[in-house]
Amino acid sequence: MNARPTLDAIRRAPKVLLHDHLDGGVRPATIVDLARESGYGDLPTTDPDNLRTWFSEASNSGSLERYLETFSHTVGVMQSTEALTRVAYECAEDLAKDGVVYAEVRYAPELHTSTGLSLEQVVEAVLDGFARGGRDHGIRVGTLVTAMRHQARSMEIAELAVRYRDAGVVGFDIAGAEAGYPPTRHLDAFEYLQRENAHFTIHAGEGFGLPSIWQAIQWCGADRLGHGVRIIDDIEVDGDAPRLGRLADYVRDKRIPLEMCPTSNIQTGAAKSIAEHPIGLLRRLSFRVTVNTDNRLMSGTTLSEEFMKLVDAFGYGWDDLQWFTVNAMKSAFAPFNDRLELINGVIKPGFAQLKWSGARPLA
Ligand SMILES: O=c1[nH]cnc2c1ncn2[C@@H]1O[C@H](CO)[C@@H](O)[C@H]1O
Ligand SMILES: [Zn+2]
Repeated sequence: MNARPTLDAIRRAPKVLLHDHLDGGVRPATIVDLARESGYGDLPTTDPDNLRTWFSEASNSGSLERYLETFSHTVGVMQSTEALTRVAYECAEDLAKDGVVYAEVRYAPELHTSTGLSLEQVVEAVLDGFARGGRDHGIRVGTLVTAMRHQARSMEIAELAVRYRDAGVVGFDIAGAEAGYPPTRHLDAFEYLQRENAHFTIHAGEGFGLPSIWQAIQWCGADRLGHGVRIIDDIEVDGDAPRLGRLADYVRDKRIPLEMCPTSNIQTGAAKSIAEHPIGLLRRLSFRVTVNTDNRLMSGTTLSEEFMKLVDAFGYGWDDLQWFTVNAMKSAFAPFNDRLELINGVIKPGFAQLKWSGARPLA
């Protein structure tokens, strides 16, 4: 029987995560340790449990701008090579323990230079942590380097992505407050990456609507959309047959991956609830939807828990969860052969085993 997925079984499924921020997933106990070691004195509390609660409550503001304010504490303690390597190592360990087999984790190198590290030192420290954590815990982790959209360092960060492309940096991204900072502000960086045959995703359609998505795709050439939830504004739901506008049609026709992050979207006000999250409609319409965590600390979540919430809200079964996972693996920035190998060698067999583990033996 194709049994209903439980949280425990979902944890054992071989999962793929494309949208997860390194500075949004630090363990509370590690933040406390690093703050003590570095003399960072601004933490709201030094009790790890209280700190965990503080992050998830402070992130429930309904505004992306306010949500982003909480990052000052994680970024504040990630200012040495040792701290960056430790956080990356633990990230690989935590994701592996949640059953993630392939992840792309992003962070903004420019935010980690306040005590004098160079961008290169930051990138190398993070790569070191992921290489070791990946090896020890059996997970493949690629990194995306992010440029902050309100700053003006995207060209430098794009160059960094290209320089380290063979060492574990698999792509580029822009993040930060979306309203007032359109993707075209960084057009030179995106054009440079295209000339270099490099991959990039853009946070778009989260804190701002269709114009941001349109620019990300049609001006900047994004391979994927970070969130992209507001594509729903270009879909008219009236009766049984939803009508897609030209942009929504384009996104679906071109199979442009949507990196959806349900819990985060509720915290920032991009969606009202899990049950009303556009992911339900977009999945029914067969957009290239993927499921992600965004910030495990701020959202108090894991990839397994995001899947569980969708199972509860939409009644998804193993076939749906496998579909999201294969979508994610197809959309990864890893080389084609690696993607195929993971889909056919790891994901499909892993889901097949779980799918049929509740089966009654034939009499
Ligand atoms: O959902 C999001 N939307 C936009 N920006 C974000 C989101 N989550 C995190 N960051 C921003 O990305 C930086 C690098 O990881 C974080 O420091 C945060 O400012
Ligand atoms: Zn994000």
